[in-house]
Amino acid sequence: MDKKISVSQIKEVAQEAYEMFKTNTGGKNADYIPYLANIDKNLFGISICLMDGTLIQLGDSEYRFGIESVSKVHTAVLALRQYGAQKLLEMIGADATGLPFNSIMAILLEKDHPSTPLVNAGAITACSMVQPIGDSAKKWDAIVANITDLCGSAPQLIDELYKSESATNFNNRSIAWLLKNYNRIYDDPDMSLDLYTRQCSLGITAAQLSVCGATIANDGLNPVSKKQIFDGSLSPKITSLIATVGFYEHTGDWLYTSGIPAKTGVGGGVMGVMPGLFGISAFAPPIDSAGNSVKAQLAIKYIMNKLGLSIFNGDRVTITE
Ligand SMILES: NC(=O)CC[C@H](N)C(=O)O
Repeated sequence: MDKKISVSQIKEVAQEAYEMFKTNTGGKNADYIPYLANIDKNLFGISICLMDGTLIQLGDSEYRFGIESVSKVHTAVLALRQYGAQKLLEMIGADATGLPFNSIMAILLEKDHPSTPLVNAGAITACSMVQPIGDSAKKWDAIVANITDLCGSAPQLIDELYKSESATNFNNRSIAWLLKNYNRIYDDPDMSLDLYTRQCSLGITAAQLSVCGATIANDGLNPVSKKQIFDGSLSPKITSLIATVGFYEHTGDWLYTSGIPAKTGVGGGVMGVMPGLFGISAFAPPIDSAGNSVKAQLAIKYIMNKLGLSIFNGDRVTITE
């Protein structure tokens, strides 16, 4: 079906979602990373970036929060840029685990076949793949430059978060060395883990994540900077990774109810990709048991359903003035 949606309709629905959920008290800040436990739980922001670069922003959309697992998408894009789609499939894989993001069981079960760059194990492997191999400083520069490209502006390291996370990431240390045991890490395990921990500690805003989502939705062309960041053929690859495992063990429920591939982080951020139409991000610190922001989920779901949008309904949607 051909369908037209106006920019003012999108603004109106986003405003409704913001008002409706801003006082919601569901969920709890992540507390296994001490820094995150202390973030103001009332922060709430929404941002939508359209294909012409128009930004629709509400609430705390310029607040810098810990990007956490949303950064797994960015570094998967970097690995795709450096290795191509086929190599990424061979070296990591594109399968959902159906298990929590930090699952060791998933690695044991999948030891002889690949998983996905969007859970901790595959994300640490993706960091190990970043070129140039063996050079931590240059790898870090490549990770940050890629995030800057995708978001149209630079992220900033939250030093306190990096320290907090490095001091408590025992489970992830086990993951890095277990991967080494199965030859599924391609650089020094400790260095790869440190790069992963540091990228999770980058401060980012909902506005920046909506631009990144829009860049993926726009075949790699950043609609704000107007720079072509990656080859358009990689867009469906990255969106399929997000669709498959963006909400970990709750991914099916999420796609079924929201209709949009999206990736979450325990810092409270969610980044959604609506191919050809927009990138959307919402941020609120309290998360559910799978590590997904409660308010961000409610807001994005509301906006998608109220606008009647879904990647599955086959509509040809045009956004009008
Ligand atoms: N789901 C997440 O956001 C987890 C990221 C966090 N840095 C971790 O590895 O545990």
